[in-house]
Amino acid sequence: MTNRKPLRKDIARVAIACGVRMKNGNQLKNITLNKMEQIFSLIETQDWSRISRSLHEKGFVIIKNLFSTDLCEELINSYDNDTRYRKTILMERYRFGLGEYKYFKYPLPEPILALREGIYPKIVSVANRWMNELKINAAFPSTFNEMQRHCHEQGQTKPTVLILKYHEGGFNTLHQDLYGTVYFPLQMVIMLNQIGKDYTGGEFVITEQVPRAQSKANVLQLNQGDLLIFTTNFRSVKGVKGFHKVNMKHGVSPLHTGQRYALGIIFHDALN
Ligand SMILES: O=C(O)CCC(=O)C(=O)O
Ligand SMILES: [Fe+2]
Repeated sequence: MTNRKPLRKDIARVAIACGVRMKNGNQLKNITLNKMEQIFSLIETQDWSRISRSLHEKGFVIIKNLFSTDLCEELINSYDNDTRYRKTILMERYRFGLGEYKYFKYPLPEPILALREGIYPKIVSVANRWMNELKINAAFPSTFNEMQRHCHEQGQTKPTVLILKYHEGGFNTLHQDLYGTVYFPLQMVIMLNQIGKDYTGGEFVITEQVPRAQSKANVLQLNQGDLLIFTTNFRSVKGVKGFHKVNMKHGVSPLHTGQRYALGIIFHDALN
């Protein structure tokens, strides 16, 4: 790895390698290079074989420090700018927990777009391996844009990227984020503020339902800017009689103090 500043053509190459659709063919006009550039280079510098191994072994992995403090703060500061969002959900109303979240409208802010389009091709092989091992008749395409086209063909056209806000006592019950028959089995969360400073409690919880046994809980403390990639609904595990499906759910434990903000990035779109 070199420390030189990436050139425009390098960014184009990295973006294309990440499967990103460029505006005006391959021209980078109209794109805020700085934000896209940072995210694409960060994606490229990650150890994707370690990440894939962890997804296979545990169903989740943390990538530290992916978003800068400035970017996290910009997203938090835009929480009240309702022109960005298509829908607000009060979690208690649906008994999803206690807190609020907002679904973004298309077009997504560029750093989120870069993350969704840039990370998908890096992890699609994990999803496809699970489908093969579990003999599920599904094969995910190699780029995010093809996956999105598939969602749209099935009537799943609404963006599922969301920003969540919890106050003291807030929590998110264990769930799986499925929004229609088309789903991608991995999703991501970025923590936008700092545990231990901005809030206490509010840990991210992922449970794993071990067949014919009790569930196992993984409790994760993410720092501001950390990205968590995790399975949406299950992972494949090798047992004595071959591979079997292990169901997984995620949620957030109650906050003891403060306010917690997170950004949720789901790859499939929703019916409504
Ligand atoms: O607030 C969180 O960390 C969890 C959010 C969540 O459930 C999601 O993004 O799917
Ligand atoms: Fe969720």
